[in-house]
Amino acid sequence: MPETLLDIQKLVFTYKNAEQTLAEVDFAVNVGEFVALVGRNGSGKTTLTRLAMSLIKPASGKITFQGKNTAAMTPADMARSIGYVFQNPDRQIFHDTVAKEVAYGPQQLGFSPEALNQSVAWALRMTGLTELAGSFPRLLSRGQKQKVAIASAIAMQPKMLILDEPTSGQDPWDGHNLMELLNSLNQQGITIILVTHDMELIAKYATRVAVLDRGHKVFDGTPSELFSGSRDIAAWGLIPPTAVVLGQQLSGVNAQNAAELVKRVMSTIKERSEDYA
Ligand SMILES: Nc1ncnc2c1ncn2[C@@H]1O[C@H](COP(=O)(O)OP(=O)(O)OP(=O)(O)O)[C@@H](O)[C@H]1O
Repeated sequence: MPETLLDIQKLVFTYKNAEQTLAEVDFAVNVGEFVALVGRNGSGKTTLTRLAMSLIKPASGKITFQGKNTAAMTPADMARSIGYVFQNPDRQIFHDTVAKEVAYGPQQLGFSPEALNQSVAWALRMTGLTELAGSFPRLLSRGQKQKVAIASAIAMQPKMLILDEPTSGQDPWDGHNLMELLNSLNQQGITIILVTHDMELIAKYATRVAVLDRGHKVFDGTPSELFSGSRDIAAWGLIPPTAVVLGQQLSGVNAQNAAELVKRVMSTIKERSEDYA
C-alpha cells in the first residue's frame, strides 16, 4: 500500500468578496510521487498549494499531512514538513550570502550546529551552489536564485517540496537544469508537487497529473492517460506536447521512408507553431 503524505478532502475555499475558488476538491499525494498540478490561469492551483501550506484556511473540508489534521497548524508548523518555492525567487531571498540564506530555515527549526552544517552543505551540493556559497544572492541569475530558493527549502529536510511555476520566465537551459534537479531530489525520496503550464515537462518528468478547471478537479491520472487523445484537454486550456501531437498525426506513415517522415514532422511542427502563435 502506498503511504499517503498529503491528503486533501472535499476542500472548499472562497476569497473574500469573490466567487468560489475551489469546489470540494479531493487531492491525495503519496510518498515518492512527482505530481504536476495543472490548469488554465485562475483555475485555483496556487490557492490549493497555499491551503496545503496553511497560509490560508479552507471554508470547509479537511487537509491531513502524514495522517495529522492541519486545521490548527501554522505556516511555520507546515514548513517543517513541506518546502515551498515561490514562482518569483526574489520573494524569498533576504540574506547577504547564499550560505546564510540556505542556513536560515534549519536554524529557525533548531537544527544542532552539526546537523545545520551537514544539511546546508548537502543542499548546496545538490543544487550545484557550493562554489557560490559566499555570493550575494540578489546578484545571481534568475535560474541561480531559483536554486537558492530550492536549496533553502531542502536544507530543512522536508518530506515534500511544492514549487509554483518554477520554470516560468527561465530560458530553456535553466528550465531543463531545474527539472533535472527536481528529478534527482525526487529520486532521493522527496515527494514533489509542481505547479506548471509546461506540458513538455509534465510528459517527461511527472508520475501523475492533476488538472484543475474553474476550481474543480477534472482529471487525476498519469501523463500518458492525460495525453492519450481520449479527453478533450483543450477544453481545460491545455495543449498537448509536440511529441504527442506528432505521434497521433504520423500514425500510418512508413517509418522506413525517412524523407517522407521528416517532411511530415516539419509540416506538423510548422502548423502547430502557426496555431499557437
Ligand atoms: N488574494 C486574492 N483575493 C481574491 N481573489 C483571488 C486572490 N488570489 C487569487 N484570487 C482569484 O482566485 C482564483 C484562483 O487563483 P489562483 O492564483 O489560485 O489560480 P492559478 O490556477 O494558480 O492561476 P495562475 O496559473 O494564473 O497562477 C482566480 O480567479 C484569482 O483571480
